[in-house]
Amino acid sequence: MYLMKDITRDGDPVLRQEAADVQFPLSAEDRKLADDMMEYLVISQDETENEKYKLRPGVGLAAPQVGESKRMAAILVPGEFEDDEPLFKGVISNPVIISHSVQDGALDMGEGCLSVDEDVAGFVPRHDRITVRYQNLDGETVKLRLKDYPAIVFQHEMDHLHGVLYYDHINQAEPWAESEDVKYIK
Ligand SMILES: CC(C)(C)[C@H](NC(=O)Nc1cc(F)cc(F)c1)C(=O)N(CC(=O)NO)CC1CCCC1
Ligand SMILES: [Zn+2]
Repeated sequence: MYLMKDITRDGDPVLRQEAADVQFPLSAEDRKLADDMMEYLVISQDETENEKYKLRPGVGLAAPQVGESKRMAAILVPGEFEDDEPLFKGVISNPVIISHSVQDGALDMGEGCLSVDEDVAGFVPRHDRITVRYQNLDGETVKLRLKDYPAIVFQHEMDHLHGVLYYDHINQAEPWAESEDVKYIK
């Protein structure tokens, strides 16, 4: 299983590369990569387990963050309440945004990243609503419409596959400057 020591940190060139397409059917190696990334998220979101292994609770993890420059990311967006089903749980490959809202969305607290130890403050403007097409672990093409928090998570992880980090989007001059057509997400 992955521990924090296995997560690449800002400065490692792999985080700034354009990742390679995932080939289907999945190799045994890529299947293990997918399982290991999802396992990290599941364990990291369990109070006792994450304490035991000192893991930062993660909602998404992209392959470049474990040193693999491949277009694959695991996403586990918890439901509203403790016992709810997750809003999304899956490993996506070769994702593409095929359409999006004109309106932007940004988390009102800003963002962080498992690969960036120092939080960089400021709004991270993204699309508020997206239609994303990706391949699931069986190689089937899936089309998904997302909005608000899940849409932000997907865009954050998809950025990693293109060598983009969240603070690249922050207005350095005025990090917390509010603009008209941005929806600030709780
Ligand atoms: C960097 C960190 C602060 C750990 C961030 N977690 C987070 O924002 N909150 C969180 C964590 C949970 F486990 C469950 C939950 F509902 C909320 C995160 O996982 N990421 C993922 C990442 O770095 N992927 O590369 C950063 C998030 C910022 C916006 C979207 C992803
Ligand atoms: Zn990240």
